[in-house]
Amino acid sequence: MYAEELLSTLMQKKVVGQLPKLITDIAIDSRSVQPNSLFICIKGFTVDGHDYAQKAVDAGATVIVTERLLQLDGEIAQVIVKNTTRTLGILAAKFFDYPSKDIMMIGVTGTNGKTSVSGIIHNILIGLGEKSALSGTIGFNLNGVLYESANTTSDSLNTQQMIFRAKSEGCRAMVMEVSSHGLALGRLAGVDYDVAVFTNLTHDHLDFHGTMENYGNTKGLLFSQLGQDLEKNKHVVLNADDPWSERYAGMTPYPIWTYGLHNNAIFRAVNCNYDNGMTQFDMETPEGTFPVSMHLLGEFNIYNVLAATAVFYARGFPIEVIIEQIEMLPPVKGRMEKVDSDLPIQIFIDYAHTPDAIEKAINAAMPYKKPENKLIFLVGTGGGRDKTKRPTMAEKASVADYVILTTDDPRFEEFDSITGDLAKGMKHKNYACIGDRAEAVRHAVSVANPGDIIIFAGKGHEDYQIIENTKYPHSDAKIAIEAGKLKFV
Ligand SMILES: CC(=O)N[C@H]1[C@@H](OP(=O)(O)OP(=O)(O)OC[C@H]2O[C@@H](n3ccc(=O)[nH]c3=O)[C@H](O)[C@@H]2O)O[C@H](CO)[C@@H](O)[C@@H]1O[C@H](C)C(=O)N[C@@H](C)C(=O)N[C@H](CCC(=O)O)C(=O)O
Ligand SMILES: Nc1ncnc2c1ncn2[C@@H]1O[C@H](COP(=O)(O)OP(=O)(O)OP(=O)(O)O)[C@@H](O)[C@H]1O
Repeated sequence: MYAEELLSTLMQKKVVGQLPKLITDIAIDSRSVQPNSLFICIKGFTVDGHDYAQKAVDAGATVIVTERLLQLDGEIAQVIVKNTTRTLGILAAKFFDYPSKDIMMIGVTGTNGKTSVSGIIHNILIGLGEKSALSGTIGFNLNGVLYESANTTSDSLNTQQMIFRAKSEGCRAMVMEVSSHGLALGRLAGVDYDVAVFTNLTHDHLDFHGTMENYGNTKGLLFSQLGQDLEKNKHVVLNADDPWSERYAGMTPYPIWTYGLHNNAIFRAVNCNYDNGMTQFDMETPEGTFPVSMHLLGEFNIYNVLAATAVFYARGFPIEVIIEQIEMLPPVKGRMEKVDSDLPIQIFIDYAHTPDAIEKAINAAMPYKKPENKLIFLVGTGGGRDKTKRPTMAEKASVADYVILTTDDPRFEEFDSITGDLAKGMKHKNYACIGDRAEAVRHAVSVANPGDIIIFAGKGHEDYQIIENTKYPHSDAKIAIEAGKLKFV
């Protein structure tokens, strides 16, 4: 792209030096700079990208976007702007030619359920024979190939690049998990969503947002960012059972599609029944009431499929076709996913790491527990993140007969500090604190008797554990099965 054309999108800037004619790439990491690219210096939480500008020049960058004039070796153009992070969003969208305008963009936000709902929508699209891309906690799924990503919602450069790739590969739609960090840090600048979905808002991330009020308002940005162009066929899907939905409904002029179990909603589930590894309910819709029988477990998954139903209905798909797809859905990876084994116990892998998700995960397993059997719940939390949620997480976990308090990704925090904070919320004494997660998993199996249920919460689909800043291979399922084989032979 012509450098002049790309930079013409910046209304407020000072150019020092001679701009090159062409720019072939944009980079924010000096380690991935290609020749003839534009490097944007981002002030991070850990380091300042301005300190890497010379490395970027050495690697072939020909334009540096910066917040101050830098002393650099070589003839290099510098574009001085007030805020490089905001500028990145503008330049990335322009560089990739605003790709989100050309495909159906579905954004899913909320404390819990983003991965589940977006995965369900993506799978239904695939089931309907459509090409769809998916980005979120599990990575970037493009036509069945999974690319790793560091974040649930990636920085604006990566985001625009993913949408561009989805468009180039012929996807009709892209489903994105939209995190509150992503919204607060402007990672979604220039993304033109067609459908915005809200799952729920409960305690999490208060280390970053400070208060629930700030956290909730940040999520609201997704709905207000849909814009005001009423000629566009945009839709908003809201959880009628969550009080924040009323607030979000007021932030957008577009049609609102509600779903839920309790309050009045356009899509409502009644007569819910959990039996034999299946979830059954009647779905009330604008077209009448339809029975649904699906493999996804638990009430929380009823919410998740109702949200997906509202998305497809809003976009004109017949209800019968949507329900047919829901009935064929496989479990979402690592979300109350039953582990296949010959062991005489039932093992579930789950990603709950908030108080609300823990309550929902336990509720999902309860219908399968016989009175004479135990529910064993292993729960951990990450180090160096929101500590205020820890006691409430353990309080919710106390519903289980036996609880093991451990760590998810301890990072630089001591094991005992994490399990000690959790233990403050325990409501009974049937628990153990075991910071080493592998040992904690083996302990869970050691206390199980035939017929018991174990839920391993907090790591879900992840196959690693981050201790200090190193990723070690770790799989709750594998460790549990090995321990189970030894115990139950
Ligand atoms: C706190 C936070 O949000 N950090 C994000 C941030 O990292 P950072 O600010 O530390 O980056 P940095 O290392 O200081 O680097 C600053 C700049 O220098 C550049 N650099 C750095 C080193 C070098 O050699 N050369 C160089 O050019 C970097 O590329 C970057 O442009 O920018 C990175 C790149 O975009 C993100 O991957 C990283 O997310 C980290 C991994 C993270 O854990 N974030 C969490 C808090 C987060 O965002 N979570 C949400 C919610 C998830 C949920 O709901 O569960 C998410 O969306 O993921
Ligand atoms: N609609 C829901 N309401 C409450 N809890 C849910 C819901 N859907 C899933 N959960 C619970 O939350 C856990 C995380 O689900 P999921 O990964 O879909 O959420 P998420 O919003 O993507 O979370 P994260 O941002 O941390 O990745 C699940 O393992 C399950 O225990």
